Amino acid sequence: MDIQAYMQEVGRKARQASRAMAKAETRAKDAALLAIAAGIEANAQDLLAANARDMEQARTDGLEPALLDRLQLTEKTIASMAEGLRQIAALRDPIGEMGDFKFRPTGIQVGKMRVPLGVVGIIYEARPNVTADAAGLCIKSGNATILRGGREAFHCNQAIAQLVKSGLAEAGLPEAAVQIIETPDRAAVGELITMTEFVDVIVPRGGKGLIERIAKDARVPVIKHLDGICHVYIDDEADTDKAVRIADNAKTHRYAPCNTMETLLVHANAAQRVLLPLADIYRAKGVELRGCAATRDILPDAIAATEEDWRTEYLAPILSIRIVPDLDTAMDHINTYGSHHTDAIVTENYTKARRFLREVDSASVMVNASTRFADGFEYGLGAEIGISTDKIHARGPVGLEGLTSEKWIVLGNGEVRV
Ligand SMILES: NC(=O)C1=CN([C@@H]2O[C@H](COP(=O)(O)OP(=O)(O)OC[C@H]3O[C@@H](n4cnc5c(N)ncnc54)[C@H](OP(=O)(O)O)[C@@H]3O)[C@@H](O)[C@H]2O)C=CC1
Ligand SMILES: N[C@@H](CCC(=O)OP(=O)(O)O)C(=O)O
Repeated sequence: MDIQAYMQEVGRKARQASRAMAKAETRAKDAALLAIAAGIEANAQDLLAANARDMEQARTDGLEPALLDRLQLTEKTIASMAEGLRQIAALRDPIGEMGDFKFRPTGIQVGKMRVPLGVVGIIYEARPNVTADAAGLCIKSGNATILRGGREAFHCNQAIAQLVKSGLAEAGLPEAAVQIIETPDRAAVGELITMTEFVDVIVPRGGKGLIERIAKDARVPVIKHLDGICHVYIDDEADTDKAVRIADNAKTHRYAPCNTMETLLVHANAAQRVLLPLADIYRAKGVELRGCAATRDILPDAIAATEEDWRTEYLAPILSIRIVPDLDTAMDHINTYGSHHTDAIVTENYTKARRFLREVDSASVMVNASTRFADGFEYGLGAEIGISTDKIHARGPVGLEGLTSEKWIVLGNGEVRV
């Protein structure tokens, strides 16, 4: 395959489709979403078969259990993919909304209109439900999209792509509005991130290797959706039950997502009362603990944590723990070692909670809640493209609005500038 020629063709078709999508009526976009949802349900067995091929290869290649979990489709995940598309269809269509109109002294009226971004290229991990969610959000927000999922999900993604194409065609929308790159060759990623004439924005969801590649090669604007080195800080004024419940859930609810806690920070005065019950829970769930010297005084079976641990996103049943003397040290640790994704404080002290919200520089900052809530569905966005770790255009879970921008609208009646 001539990858450059192939990607140019993909880009050209996407640009053309984006024009049709930008003016598509809400009812056509919703009809496509509902048709894709129905297609996914009707073809569940084919999707499971395609996924079984991917899973078999991934096991042979020795993929980590948490990543196999992310790759696996089940009847339940297929049902929730379809449900997600129906929920996106039920969301208000933001495209074409106008507002903020103000009359100027010159007589003109100035306001804003919400419009799609155009062509969105999305590079993401081997997680087949992202293919359906990303396609759904791009369709509803009037964008065309080029999707490049992780190589391990290749067969399953191609099967979903066929269903997306059929749904778009059934609703009279261009099939090229959603294209899934038909080769796992990373040269295609290189083309995607440099095709400035065809692609308006790139959303990379991934870890260190992807970050380096994007930083080095991308010429298309990027909204980074990168790693999550997320923290929970348990304050000396934390309620013990809340602290244990939150620190358990933030680590063990699922190990692979980017919003899972990787480092637990505990105020020295709370360490005994929270670490002992938490360590029992973590041990029972097979979580390896790595701690600072003070942590190991309380939990002698914890492995000694190194500087490297504070910077590591394990995506696995491993947790680093540091005991800190005060809130300032906790916030300094988070701002130094974190990835500006999601961080939480557990405290009953209102002033400390407010300081944490103001001073921690992350996309989501939480008080007395699990970091696992950082998710588009949980935030009421219906679904998400991912969780932006960038500061501009969109920050945190990105839903429909994050895939749009606003243009200025000027209404006049023959006014001219003097
Ligand atoms: N913020 C967010 O919304 C999310 C962040 N993540 C983060 O993603 C990471 C884990 O996912 P994982 O699957 O390991 O991520 P990877 O970074 O390994 O892979 C993600 C995607 O990037 C591609 N990729 C990776 N490196 C390169 C490269 N050098 N050149 C071209 N393409 C590349 C992969 O392709 P290939 O298949 O060829 O490897 C895959 O499609 C974690 O850090 C997690 O926190 C995950 C989900 C959401
Ligand atoms: N949306 C996710 C978080 C982001 C995500 O997709 O992460 P990952 O499991 O690494 O692909 C969730 O918590 O459900």
